[in-house]
Amino acid sequence: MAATSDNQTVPELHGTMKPVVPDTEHRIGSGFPLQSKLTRLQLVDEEQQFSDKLSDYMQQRWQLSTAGFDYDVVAVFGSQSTGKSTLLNRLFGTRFDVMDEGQRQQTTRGIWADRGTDGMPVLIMDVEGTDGRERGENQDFERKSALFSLAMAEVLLVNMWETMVGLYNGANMGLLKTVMEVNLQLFGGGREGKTLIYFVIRDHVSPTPLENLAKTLCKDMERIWAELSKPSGLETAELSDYFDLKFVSLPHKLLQPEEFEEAAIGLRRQFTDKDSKDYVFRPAYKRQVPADGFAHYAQAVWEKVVSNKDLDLPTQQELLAQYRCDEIAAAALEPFRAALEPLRPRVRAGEIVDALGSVGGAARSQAIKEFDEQAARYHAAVYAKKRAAFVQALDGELHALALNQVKNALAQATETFSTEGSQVLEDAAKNDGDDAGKGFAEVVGSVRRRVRAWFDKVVAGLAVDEDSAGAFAAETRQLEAMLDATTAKLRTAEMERVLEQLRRTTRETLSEETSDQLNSPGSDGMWAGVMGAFDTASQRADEQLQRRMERAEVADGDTRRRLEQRLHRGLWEDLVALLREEVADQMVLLRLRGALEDRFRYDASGLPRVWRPTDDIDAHFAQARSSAQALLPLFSRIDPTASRVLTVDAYFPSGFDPTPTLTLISGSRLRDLARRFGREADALYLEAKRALVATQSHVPPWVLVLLVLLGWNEAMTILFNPLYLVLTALVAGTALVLHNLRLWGPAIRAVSGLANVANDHVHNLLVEAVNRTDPARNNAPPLRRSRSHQGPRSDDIELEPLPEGTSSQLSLDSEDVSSRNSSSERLHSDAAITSK
Ligand SMILES: Nc1nc2c(ncn2[C@@H]2O[C@H](COP(=O)(O)OP(=O)(O)OP(=O)(O)O)[C@@H](O)[C@H]2O)c(=O)[nH]1
Repeated sequence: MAATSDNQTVPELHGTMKPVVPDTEHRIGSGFPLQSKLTRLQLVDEEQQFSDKLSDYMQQRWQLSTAGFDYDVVAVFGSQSTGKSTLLNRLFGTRFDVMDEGQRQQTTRGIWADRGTDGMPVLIMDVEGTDGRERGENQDFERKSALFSLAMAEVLLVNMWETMVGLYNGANMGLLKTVMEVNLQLFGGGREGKTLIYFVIRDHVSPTPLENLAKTLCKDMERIWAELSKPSGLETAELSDYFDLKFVSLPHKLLQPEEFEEAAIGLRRQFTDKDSKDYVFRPAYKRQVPADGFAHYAQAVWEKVVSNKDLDLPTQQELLAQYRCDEIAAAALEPFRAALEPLRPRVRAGEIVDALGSVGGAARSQAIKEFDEQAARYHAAVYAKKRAAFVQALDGELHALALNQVKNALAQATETFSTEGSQVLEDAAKNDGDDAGKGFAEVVGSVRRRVRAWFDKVVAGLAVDEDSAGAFAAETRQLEAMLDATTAKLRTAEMERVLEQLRRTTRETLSEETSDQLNSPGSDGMWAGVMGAFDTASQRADEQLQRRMERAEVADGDTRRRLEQRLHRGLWEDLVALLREEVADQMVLLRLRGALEDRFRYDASGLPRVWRPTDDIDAHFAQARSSAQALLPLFSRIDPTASRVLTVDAYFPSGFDPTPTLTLISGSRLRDLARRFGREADALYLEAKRALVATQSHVPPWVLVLLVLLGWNEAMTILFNPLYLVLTALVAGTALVLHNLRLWGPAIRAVSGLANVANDHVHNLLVEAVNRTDPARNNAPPLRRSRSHQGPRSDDIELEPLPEGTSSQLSLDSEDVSSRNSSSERLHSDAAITSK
């Protein structure tokens, strides 16, 4: 149990406390005020018991409990007998026990606490020195007390001789490392405030400047920070995220007492003078524990520290085992990683590497074997712990890779199921008719089983030992969920296909039916017929849909109803689309024309009419046209009243109103169609009229005359030969023009003149020919040419008499003579004709 002692009273604590030389002076050195009374409290005794008096001390002795957050906490850490208590007493006026110079033995046992003198709102903790002879190898308490100090203090004074700087154990670096590591694990995540680690280098007598000493210590601190194992999430944390480092050196207390005291005063100012730039109690270091809760907080922290197993650190043997096991593990890890290295990129690329399990398993076994061979000879507990950690590390790497592969398999399995499932369903759907979709459950179930078996095989191939079984249970559940989702998708797709198929077959049936009905529009029940056909088709499609839903295992009532309603709406829309095609402009006009012709061209008994002059064409036409036009409004709007299915509740999905779809032909289109039909009807009317006129007309007289004059064959020759016909037309045309213009006289005269000229010309040609060919006429006067060239009239032409002896000269032969005579006669005769 901790105890306190008043001034001049030596506390008896657990019988281990040696007699001390208390500071009996109330002022030390250059006048630091010391506490007038001993107010110190042994916060934690040597048996690690926490004092139950802290709360009282906070309230009564130290009067800090009302300070709120306006108080600070300082602790000291360092090897035994390095002047820690002396330093604290100098800085804060406390009266912690100081070692008797003559005895050289441990003074401070456990952790002591006191408040700074002179109203300083500072709580100071004097901590048992490390590396004490009394505790030997047992470092348990020093670790716990150091960790407690680190957790509680805003400023941790790390006290050491100058000669210790650069030493690992001497400077307590190993202990600091352990303490910082555990501190990070215990308080790292949610910790508030940093800690100032203030290195106080005692007996600084060497010429080495403080900066150099500080650099060495900084390096050591960075190194131990890098080496300590950080908890998950804090791997990248920096030393500076948690600690600030500060350094000061003090002269030798015994050799340079005055300098020592002066330096101590300067250092004290850093703890008291808030205006000093070196003031150490900065807001960043505050622990944010209100003073009235400090006692409770300190006890809780101590309990946490005491119960922490990580502080149960080992002996040298254990340390060696730890060190060697780590080395062995690192060496064994390398070939393990090398074996897996070629597989990593393949797995990352999404490949299912069959050999991953076997290669990984073999590499794992080999690594464990190597580890066991070398590490088993070291401290058994450490070896077991390190082995477990090593195996965990191996399994961690293997598992990460295997998980990657399992995820690849998961994706592939889902994809395969989706693709193959769709394909087999599509193939099954090609089997139209009642058997279609019969095997949805079997087909999808079989693909699913196949995919699941493949996935299980991939997972099983990754197992490295018995413990691996069930390692990917979560992924297997995920696969099942994805297969369920895909099955639902396939079912949806299947039902979409069914709806489409039912609509297609129904459309085909309705197409013919509606066309027939609209082709006989006159009958009263055209829409009743259409609606009847629609009802029948809809009911048949409904029955088929029910069957297909059963086969596809659509169990949910809402889903079934939604599918039915969608089918109904689709069928209705298809009907409307069909009817709209049927009432396209040309179709309507064709139907109206058909109706008109039926009524106009055919009589009541269906025989074609032959119009006679006595028939009242106009009346017939007007009647037929008006009855045909009356069909237009009938075509323009669907009359659904005859349908039974449309009256069924919730036949259509909610929100769908078929009323707007009833109108097939808009008003403007209707007017346009009426206008166009009117024009077509007029053409029909004119045609009929012409037919009537044709029956009344006769063969023109001139045709009869032509037939008489030319005879039937010639007349036909002229009529059917284009050349003759054109020539005849020209002649007839010319004659008509001359006749109309009364130019027959001048025309005859002109033709006569032309004939004379032609006659003259021919005559002259003949004369020249005779003169040239008859040598007997060389001496005879030539036949005179017609004078027509000189312009006299043709009847002035006369022949020259033949000269004498011409007859002897004409005795060539009778043929020649006769020829000549005949020529001469012909000439005379021609001349005579011409003169006439
Ligand atoms: N050389 C030297 N001796 C000092 C100095 N400060 C204190 N001492 C002496 O060192 C001895 C130990 O002083 P303590 O203050 O009891 O040291 P401690 O570190 O508190 O000792 P424990 O509480 O036992 O760990 C005393 O005899 C002091 O007089 C110093 O700066 N230099």
